[in-house]
Amino acid sequence: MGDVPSASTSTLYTLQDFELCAMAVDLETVHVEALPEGAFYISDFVTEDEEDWLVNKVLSAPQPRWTQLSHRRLQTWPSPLTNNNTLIAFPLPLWLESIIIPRLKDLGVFKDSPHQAPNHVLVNEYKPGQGIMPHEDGAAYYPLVATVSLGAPIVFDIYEKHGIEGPGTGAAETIRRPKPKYRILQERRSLLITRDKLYTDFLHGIAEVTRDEDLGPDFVCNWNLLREKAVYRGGWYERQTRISLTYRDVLHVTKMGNAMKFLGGR
Ligand SMILES: O=C(O)CCC(=O)C(=O)O
Ligand SMILES: [Fe+2]
Repeated sequence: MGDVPSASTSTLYTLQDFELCAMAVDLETVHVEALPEGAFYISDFVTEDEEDWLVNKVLSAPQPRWTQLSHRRLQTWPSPLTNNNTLIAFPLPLWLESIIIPRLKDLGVFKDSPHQAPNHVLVNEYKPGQGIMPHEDGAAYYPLVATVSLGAPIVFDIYEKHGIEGPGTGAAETIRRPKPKYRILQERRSLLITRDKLYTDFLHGIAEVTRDEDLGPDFVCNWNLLREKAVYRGGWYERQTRISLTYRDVLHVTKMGNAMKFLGGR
């Protein structure tokens, strides 16, 4: 399990134990300048105690909440989208809402999105050697993702769309491991915001490796914004279990009653 605390051993804080501080950061000061528009990186978005509490909440979700995929597992809150990319209106659970959403509001992250706040969260867990193939998040969402990383650092790769060869069209190596155009190092407790062109014109993914390599100022776009550079002195980092909370605003939302009418064909 790396150093992600398990649900049973983690200190049991309640939400009241946290002094929830505001997030007084000017986004311009955390802009990742080496990337196309727009990425922002805050290395210290949640405290160690909050991280511990959030990880504990993720790991204590009932087993049916998890979808086991071949290279990671996933929770979808409040629920998966319908076949026509609609969200059935339902509040996010308090543990996903309470610490993070007020801070995103302080930063003004979702101020221009249709609901002025995220309404959907995917929770991904990656064990060493796991990842996610290059993909785009698509048109169901306002083009902005706010990702909170927990448990361990991981490298997030960004690809040019035309740089990805389809099966049978390129060299075998390109298909197996296309080369990222940019790399972002996401530390534990950090927030990464990706939006605009970076959302619409690029793909993103996480390599299925047991160690992230080439970690240094020449290869990591957000190097100057990292909290802790010394741990990458050797230029690599052994993967440990990493959890991401990815906040988005789903464009189409319907009330449960409307969705039932639709399903009933009336
Ligand atoms: O875990 C991450 O940081 C990325 C996850 C992702 O790309 C997704 O859920 O669409
Ligand atoms: Fe994604």
